[in-house]
Formats: sequence, C-alpha cells, structure tokens
Amino acid sequence: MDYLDSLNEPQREAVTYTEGPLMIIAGAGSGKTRVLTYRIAYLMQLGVEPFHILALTFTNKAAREMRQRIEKVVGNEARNLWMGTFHSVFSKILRIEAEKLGYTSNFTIYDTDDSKSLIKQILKELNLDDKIYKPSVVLNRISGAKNRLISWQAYLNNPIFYAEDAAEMKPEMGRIYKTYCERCFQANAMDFDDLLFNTNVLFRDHIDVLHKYQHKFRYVLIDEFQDTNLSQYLITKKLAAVNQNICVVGDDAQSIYAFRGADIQNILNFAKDYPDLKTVKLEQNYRSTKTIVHVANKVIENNKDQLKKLVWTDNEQGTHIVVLKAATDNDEGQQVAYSLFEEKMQNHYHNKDFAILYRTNYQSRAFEEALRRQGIKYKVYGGLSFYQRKEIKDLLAYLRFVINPKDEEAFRRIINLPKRGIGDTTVQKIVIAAHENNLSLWEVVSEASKYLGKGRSISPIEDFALMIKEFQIVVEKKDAFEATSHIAKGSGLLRELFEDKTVEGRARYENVQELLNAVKEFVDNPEKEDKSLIAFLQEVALITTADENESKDGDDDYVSLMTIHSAKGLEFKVVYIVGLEEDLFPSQMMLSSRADLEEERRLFYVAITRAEKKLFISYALQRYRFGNLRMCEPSRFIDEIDVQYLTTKNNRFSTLKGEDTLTNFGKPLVRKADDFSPSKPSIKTYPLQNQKNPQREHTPSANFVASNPAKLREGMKVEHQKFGFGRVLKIDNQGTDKRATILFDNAGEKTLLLSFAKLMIIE
Ligand SMILES: Nc1ncnc2c1ncn2[C@@H]1O[C@H](COP(=O)(O)OP(=O)(O)OP(=O)(O)O)[C@@H](O)[C@H]1O
Ligand SMILES: [Mg+2]
Repeated sequence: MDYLDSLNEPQREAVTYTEGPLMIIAGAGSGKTRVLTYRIAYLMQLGVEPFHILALTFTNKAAREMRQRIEKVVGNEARNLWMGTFHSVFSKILRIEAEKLGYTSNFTIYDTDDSKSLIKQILKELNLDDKIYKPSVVLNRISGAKNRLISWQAYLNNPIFYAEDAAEMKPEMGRIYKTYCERCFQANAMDFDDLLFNTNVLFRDHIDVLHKYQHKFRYVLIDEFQDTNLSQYLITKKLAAVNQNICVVGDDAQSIYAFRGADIQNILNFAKDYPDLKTVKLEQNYRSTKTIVHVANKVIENNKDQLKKLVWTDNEQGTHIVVLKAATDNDEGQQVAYSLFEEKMQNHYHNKDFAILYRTNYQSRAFEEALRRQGIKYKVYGGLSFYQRKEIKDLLAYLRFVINPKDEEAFRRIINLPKRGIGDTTVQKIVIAAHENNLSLWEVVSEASKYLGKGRSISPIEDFALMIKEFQIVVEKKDAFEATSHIAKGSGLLRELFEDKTVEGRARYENVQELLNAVKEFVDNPEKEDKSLIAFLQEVALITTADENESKDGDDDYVSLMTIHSAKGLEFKVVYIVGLEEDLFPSQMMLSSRADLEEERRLFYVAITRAEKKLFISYALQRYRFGNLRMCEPSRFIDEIDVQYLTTKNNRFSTLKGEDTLTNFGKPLVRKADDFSPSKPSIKTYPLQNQKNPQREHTPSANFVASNPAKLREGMKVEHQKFGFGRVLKIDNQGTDKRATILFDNAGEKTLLLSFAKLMIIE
C-alpha cells in the first residue's frame, strides 16, 4: 500500500477510516478526490468486493478517471465497481426494477429537447399560450418540483406549491405538470429528473427492493457533495441507512448548482443525520501556487454564507495574476491566443496544459477563431454537442422508437422522415385515435386500417409500420452496430443525406458515419459486456457535456475551452478566465439577490482554483451581444483580486488611452483608481435588491465608424463584426456614399459602404 505514503496525515486518516459515516469538507485542490480514489482502492485491498462499493461522481469522465487510477492499484477488478454519475447508476437500477414502477426495462430517457417538445404539444392540446407558459420556464418548474420530490399530485393538492405560479398568472401549471407526467409514463419514457425521482419512489414503495440495494452497497462514496440536490441526498441516505458507511467529500465554496436545485443544506443536514459522524479537515492545497491560493481565499471571503476554513500551500509563490484588457471580444480572443502561444513557447507547455474558461457557451467563438489562426489545437466542451445535431437526433430517434415503440417524441420525429407522405393532418388523426382508444401512437399505427379507416393515406402508414417491425426483428438478432447500420440504411435517412451534395449535407452525412463509428467502437470495446442497442442508447442518453469531445484520434494535446461549470474538479497548468465584465460575469441574470451574487462568486472561485501555475483574466471594453455592440464594464470580481498580486498587460492590438505596453509585462503594476475607466463600477453603484437591469445598449462609440465615417483614414487598422481585423487600403467618395477598401487578415479585400459598415477603428 505504497500509495498511503503519498498522502498527508489527515488524508491518510480519511482513507483508512473505513467504517461509519465520514465527511470531508475542504477547500479546492486539497486532495478530496484523491482521498476518495485511494479509499476505494484501500477498501478493495481489505477484501471488500467491488460490487459492494457505490461511488457517485459528477461526470462520467470523472468516474472513468477514478476507475483508471484504482485499476492501477488493484487491477482489473476495478471494472466491477458501481461507479458513475447519479443519473447513470440509478438509470441502471431503474432498468432492472422498471416493472415495479409500471415501466418496462426498455424505457426511453427523454432529453431536454424531447421534454420541451412534449410540453409544446401539451400546451397546444390544452389551448394555452406558449408566450405565457414558456416551455423552458414550464420545464424548469417541473424539474424544480421533481428535484424537491413534489409529485404532480402533491403540487395540485397543496397551495404552497402552486400559489407562486398562480400569482404569476400561470394557474394551469399543475395541469401541465400532470399531463406531462402522464404522457411520459404512457410513452414509457423518463426525463433526467425522473431518474432520480423514480428511484426515490422505488425505494419508498418497495421496501424489499430498498433492502436489496442497502445490502448490496455496503460502502457509499460521493464526490462533489456540495452539488447534490434533495432528491439525490435522500437516495443516498436511504441506501446508507443500514451500514452507515457513507463518505462524502465536497467544498461549500464550490457549490455552483443551486440553480438546478443543489442545496448547501445537505452538508449541514449531514451532521444531523449521522450523529456518529467523523469529520476530517484537509487544509493543504497541492494544486496551485501560493499566489493563486491566496487570491482565491481573498475572493471567497467576500461571501457571507460560507463555512470558515483554512487553505494554504507549500508550493512556490508563483507569478502574478495577469489581467488582459481588450478593445473588443475579437481582440480578447486574439490577446488570449497570443498570450497562450507565448506561454507555451516560454515554458515548453503542451496545449493540454491550458484551459480557457468562460461563463456562457457562446463566448467560445472568438477564442476558437483566434486559436485557429494561431494554429493551436483546441476542443470545445459543451455547446451544441454532437448528440444534439439534427441528423444524429433523427437517427437516434429511429433507434429509440424501434426499441420502445411507445416513445411519442421519437415517433413524431420520424413518422414523416424522410418524407413519405404522412402529413400533419394524418399525424393528428393518429393522435386523436390513440387518445380515443386509450392506446399508444404505435398501437394505432401498427393496426392503421382498424383505427384510421381505409383511406388513401393509409398505405404509407402501413409501410412505415412494416418497416419498424422489420427493424425490431433485426435489433433482436444483431449487435448494436449491425442494427444501427441496418436502420440508417433501411429508413432511407442515410440515402437522403448522401444525396444532398451541399457542404452542409456532406457534413451531416459524415456526422452519421461518425455515429456509426461510435457504435462500432462500443461494440468492439472488450469492457462492454452488453453489446445490444439498448445498452448503447443508454450510454448515449446519459452523456454529459463534460464527457464529450473525448479524443478519438488518439491525439489528446489540445487546449480545453469550456464553461466554468464543466471545469469543476479539473486542473490545468495555465488557466484563462475570460469575459470578466459586469452583466456577463457576474451574469446579469444573477444580480437580483445576494444569494445569487454569492453563487456567481463561488463560480469565480471554482475558476481561479483550476489553475496550477498561472492565471490570466481578461475582459473586453466592447462586445457584440445579441447583435448589438455594447460597452462593457470590468467585472466587480476583478476588484476583489488582491492588487499586490495583479499585473495588467496589453499587447499590440490595444491602443486605448493610458494603456500599459508590453514593456511592463511581468512587473507588478499598482492599479490607479481609474485604471478601468471610463466608468469603473463599484459595488455601491449596484444595489443588489430589486435592481433593474441597467440597459447597456449603447449607441456606437466614437471609435465606431458607422457613426463617424470621417475619422477613418487610409492605413488604419480596423475590426469588422464579421470579417475580423484588417487594414484600410483606400477611401473613396464622400458623405453617405463614402466607402473604404479594406484588406482583411482572413476575409481578403472588401469594399464597404461606411455609413453601414460595422467597423471599429483599432489603431
Ligand atoms: N498528498 C498529496 N501529495 C501530492 N499531491 C497531492 C496530494 N494530495 C493531492 N495531491 C494532488 O493535488 C491535486 C488536487 O487534488 P484533488 O483533485 O484530489 O483535489 P480536490 O480537493 O478534489 O480539488 P477540487 O476541490 O478542485 O475538486 C491533484 O493533482 C492531486 O494529485
Ligand atoms: Mg475534486
């Protein structure tokens, strides 16, 4: 057990204290995840069978990494651990126990799109206005209720729950919730929240099943405990009730999912629920430099709601935090890419040592473009993911429907795809017939002539039904790969994409081929015992954004671009936190209360603490948001960084007034009070309560050419919203007809009419 020597005293204590409840709430980078990993290895070496251990992580990726590390210590046996996200572990259990809840084991897992589409359908049927009942808002309410274990029956029976919706002029929310649940059930489908909700129901109503799993999971371990919601908490509480061998690790300062129902109270309740609780403190940070640890500590001190804890490190002092000040969002992209390249060269870092972290997904564009220009490989996590692309969802819908012919959302997607002459009116007829006869859509379709009469529209439906039945036979007999290829071809989907010779069409065709590759890989993987299509679909349904973009080509040296939320638990040598502007980070949506602002600050804390060696922070003075150029103000969070550890840096792209030049790179720079002028915000100017969103849609600034074409001269460097950076070659004509010929770095030569051009003068 050499690995015990690689742990400090409290870490070792936590690893070897195996019996009884244990809680470790400690700061970032203090080795919580490491403790959890070694604890599992230790248990196995003590002789605990892997299938008696349940380990819950926040992403599948984290589970995979943990399993690999444990494998290094205990060998292949680690494969038999029950390890994964709450959703993946409990969906497996639900498949085994589905019949107890009235589902069958081939139930579909609805993703957010499916749920929204079903809600839209229900709104239409109930004749409700989707402007008042916005589908995404309705889904949030339903999700919130489920995560607090409020069933639709409870919701309808208790004014405490519906009063708020009623006050917001949404009195029908309960009816929508009820119908939504009924329709999911009829479709033999569960949404993400159902996976947890139904597990709770299963353990509540079937004591024998609960007993079975209580005895199965003798040891329960949870990473990132601060982000569990009530539903998750109760599941683990029930499972651990007999053996009481539950170990949770987390950091209240990193709780960033309150908006999804995560509840910091779980940490406080834990001590109450387990009077014999042992707590271990970890205070030494092994990840980051002294500078980074200090800065992170100072930032989080601004939060009132936090458990006091000490974090220190023995690591080197490290370099200052560098602030990059950019003129525009594109300039920010360039500065970051340029700085990243410089760091890489100076320190012999690899691409994979870098991460660019942002508040929201759409911010990735400017960095992608700039990195591409620099020839630096990168991967974007999240955003519109592979599995959310239309052509992929279409094929997956076929697979889902063949496996679970009650799946209404899949049915609606594929019934007339590729076009087979089954129009909306016919689909509506099918829906009505199904409702009237209390049948699923598939039951109507598979006996079309019986329920729909013998009109002309019948024959394509009968063909469709025959095709699906044939697919079902193939799925029974073949593995996931053969079945998927057969369905891709047999449905006509592949042919339709193949025949589309446009660039987009070809890309779509290649995407479908890529999906087939993924299925092949799944089938060829010796670790997968079950090679059926059901098993494959189950995996796909539970892929989280942080799991995607795993390198398939074996080359994993790329810069990671991701939201801070998906960076949780990860670490990188150099981190860029970008877009540090008021209304962006902290996000405008999160400024209405102190609690929300504190959640944003925790997010900032998570971002800072991902960095090992060096941290950069950037912001832009102007940014296109929602199609408008807006002035930005530096984030209040920049002010919370201890100035003695701060350096500002500007490079050749910015020539705004009073700028520092490259020469003071690396030297500490004491910021003057108006350093971030023109209108540096102070916290006082932002009343947190009832703040009206300050409207920042400025008219174009002085530098913005469309408002002042007279300023533009030949030789000037400019930036265009679409074409990027360029230099003015020539100016012709006068007045409103004045035009400039510009040579853009990437878009080539263009002549633009200045009174319309979205141009900015850079220098
Ligand atoms: N005793 C130790 N000796 C050397 N390195 C350690 C030790 N403990 C932890 N580390 C290293 O420190 C880094 C942070 O550890 P880990 O990821 O487990 O921290 P964490 O508390 O889970 O952080 P986070 O809160 O961000 O999830 C890892 O690279 C880990 O290998
Ligand atoms: Mg961790």
